[in-house]
Amino acid sequence: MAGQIKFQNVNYVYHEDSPDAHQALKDINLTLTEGSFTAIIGHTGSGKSTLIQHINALIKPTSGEVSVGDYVITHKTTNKNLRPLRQKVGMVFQFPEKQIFEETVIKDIMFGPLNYGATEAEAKQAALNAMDLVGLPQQYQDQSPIDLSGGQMRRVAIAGVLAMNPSILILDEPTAGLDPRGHADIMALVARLHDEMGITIILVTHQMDDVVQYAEQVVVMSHGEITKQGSPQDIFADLKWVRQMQLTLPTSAEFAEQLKLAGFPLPSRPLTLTDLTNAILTELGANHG
Ligand SMILES: Nc1ncnc2c1ncn2[C@@H]1O[C@H](COP(=O)(O)OP(=O)(O)OP(=O)(O)O)[C@@H](O)[C@H]1O
Repeated sequence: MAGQIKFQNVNYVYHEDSPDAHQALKDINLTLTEGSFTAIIGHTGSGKSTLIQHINALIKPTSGEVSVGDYVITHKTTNKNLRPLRQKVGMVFQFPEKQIFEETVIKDIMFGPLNYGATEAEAKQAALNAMDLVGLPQQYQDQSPIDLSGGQMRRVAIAGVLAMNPSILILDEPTAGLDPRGHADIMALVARLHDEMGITIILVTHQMDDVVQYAEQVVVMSHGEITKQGSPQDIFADLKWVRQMQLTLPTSAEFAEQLKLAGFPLPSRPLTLTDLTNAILTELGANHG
């Protein structure tokens, strides 16, 4: 059932009918083909999380429709028939500890399959396979997930999703808070799930080097709208100074020099990756908000 993901004229308003109503998505039209790897970028508050949560119907459009294969989600969709969709669309949230509920690693990973009607033996087999896929040694199975490192905890969260055998995987900043090695390991895992298993990947990220390295398609969001869309090569084509830096030297003096040449006001503190991200987004026309 996986198939392509399609947003057609999707609007989403938080707290509709209240004085606090806020339109977070505006007339979104977007098609993601089966097996593709898409990065979604944009300043904080631009609507990235709201957008991705439509794909497994955690959020339903205020108007317009989202289809995933032949599954159609509109404002009328009820929670009744969502199981096949939720099984096929796995979501890994930014903070894995929010996604981990059970007292041991194996129980946590078995939770999804059990919830979807697998027997204990089937769920255990699915969980062990998933641990294998994400590179979690089996001796971790009886450990408490919250005692693991940030990187290992993320593997548990990803394994929990993979145990459901999804064909679409949505990752909302899956490496936030990890050190460079943990970051590289998780991104290598995501790339493998895409390349070797053909899983459709949708990655929300602030890491522009990951966009360039892994994504086939980039969606730039600003103020609830998609402002640019294309291959990383096309999207970043004009950002010669970024390409020269190969997006790897966010704190170097050379990077600061490039930013200065490109006309960005430089802070007096050392530059960070966030400066790089913001500079790129600003140059792509994704204004704050
Ligand atoms: N539950 C909510 N109630 C009201 N407004 C919300 C809610 N969640 C998000 N918003 C608003 O909707 C807009 C889009 O938020 P969203 O979380 O989708 O952005 P984002 O691009 O994912 O941001 P970030 O990078 O910080 O995760 C923002 O203006 C945000 O303040």
